[in-house]
Order: sequence, then C-alpha cells, then structure tokens
Amino acid sequence: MTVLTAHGLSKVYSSKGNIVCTAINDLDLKIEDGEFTGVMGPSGSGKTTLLHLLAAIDSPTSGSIEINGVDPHKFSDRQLALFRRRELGFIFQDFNLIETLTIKENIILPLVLEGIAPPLIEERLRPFADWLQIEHLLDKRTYEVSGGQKQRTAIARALIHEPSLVLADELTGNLDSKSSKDVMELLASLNERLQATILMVTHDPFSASYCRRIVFIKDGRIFTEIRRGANRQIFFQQILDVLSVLGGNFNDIPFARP
Ligand SMILES: Nc1ncnc2c1ncn2[C@@H]1O[C@H](COP(=O)(O)OP(=O)(O)OP(=O)(O)O)[C@@H](O)[C@H]1O
Repeated sequence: MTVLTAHGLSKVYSSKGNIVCTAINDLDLKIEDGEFTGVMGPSGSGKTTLLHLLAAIDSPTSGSIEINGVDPHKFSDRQLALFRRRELGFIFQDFNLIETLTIKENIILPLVLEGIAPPLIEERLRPFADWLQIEHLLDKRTYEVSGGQKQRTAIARALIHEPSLVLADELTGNLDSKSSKDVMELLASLNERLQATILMVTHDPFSASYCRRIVFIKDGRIFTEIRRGANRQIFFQQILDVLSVLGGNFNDIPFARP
C-alpha cells in the first residue's frame, strides 16, 4: 500500500513578486507502507523544504501530496493539528523533548493527548521502553540522560501511536558515532518489527546506510535513487559513490567510517 504520494511538487520562494529560489522543482515521490527511506542531497538541494511540505508545515506552490489518501494541505488548521498528531511522528536533530516532563511522560504524550486510558498506555509503553533499552530511565528527567538516550526517547514518542509516517530530520546530527550506530540499529530494527514507514533526511552516509532506500535530490529534483541489498557495508559504499557524483558541499563526509 502506498502511504505517501507527492506529485508534481514545487516550492518557489518569492519576494515582492520576484522568484528568489525554486527549492523543489516538479518532484514526484512515492513511499510504500513499511519502507525506510533516506533523503540525501547537497546543502541547499531542498531536503528541508521537502520535509516541511510533506509535514504540511509549509504549502507547495504547485503539485499535490497525499498521505494515506488525504491531502493535508486541504485541511483547516484544527484538522491539520489533529492529522499531524495522529498520522505523523517526528524525530528531530535536537530531540525536542519537554524538559519539565520525565522520559516516560515524554514518550506517552501522543497517547495522553488522545485520551487513551492509563492501563492501555502502560501496556503500550512497556514494549517500546524494552525495544529502545530505556526501561531503567523512565522516571528520569531529560537533563539526566545522554544524547543517545534522549534520541531513543524521541523515537519511542514518534512511534508509540503507530503513525502512518515517521519524518526524521538529521536524527544523528547531535550524536557521537557510537550513539549514532546504536540509534540507527534500533530504528532499523523497529522499522522491521513494526513495519513502521520512515522517511529520514540526513547528511551522514553512515546513518543513511541503515535505510532500505535512498532518494538523492539535487536542485529540488530527484537525481537518482538506490536500494539496499543484504549487505549494509556495500550499501554504504554505494551511497558514497553517488554522493561523489552528486557533488555539492559534502566536505563533512566521514569517508573512513567503519
Ligand atoms: N524561506 C526561504 N526563502 C527563500 N529561500 C529559501 C527559504 N528557505 C529555503 N530557501 C532556499 O531554498 C533552497 C533549498 O533550501 P533547503 O533548506 O530546503 O535545502 P537543504 O537541502 O535542506 O539544505 P541544508 O542541507 O543546507 O539544510 C536553498 O537555495 C535555500 O536558500
């Protein structure tokens, strides 16, 4: 089943009636149920703009987006807020956890907002805390845990309400290489276990190598896409090969990553 369809998507930034920049240019994209897709591209290629259009944070200049058969851009503000809460999960580079809440309270927030009964919330929480190896941290505050533990908390929060689509933006951007590896292994295993549909924007080829498919964009258009076979190390090398052809600002690529 197709979860997301973007058709003829364009985003033009204008100022005083003059076009400043065509950030997304007639882009088509389909994401199937259970896919784990990475989006890569040079700085300024349109990755963030694409993510904002898909999350209905920003509106396209032309073209359409459907998530589970509905176009969120046609919703009222209230409908849109509900749609985002129910159908989408978000994972951010800087975690976006609420400091005044415990780890547990952060994770269960989407279920509390839906008015789910506390025993059902507990039942739903336990496997996520177990899978993400944060059971022992549930009563701690966010400032008492490490960056990797914060991101695992954010992943649990993004997935606990079983959204149609999880959108992640540079989720390993603030983590060291060991924590990045741990987080990506856990996210990849949750993608398989729950058939969660995940779309992740990243600059980091190592993190991207945990995806099943990478869509490369350049100048707001799809440049190419590749799919992973059985071997992640080979996929990592393939990603580096495409990035070297793609050009742009990839000076921060860790070419010697294990
Ligand atoms: N609000 C805006 N007004 C005008 N131009 C914008 C605006 N936001 C983004 N752009 C331009 O749109 C293009 C795509 O930007 P975007 O942030 O989507 O790229 P990106 O691939 O996410 O870049 P990076 O990897 O550096 O974050 C760039 O040329 C950028 O300068």
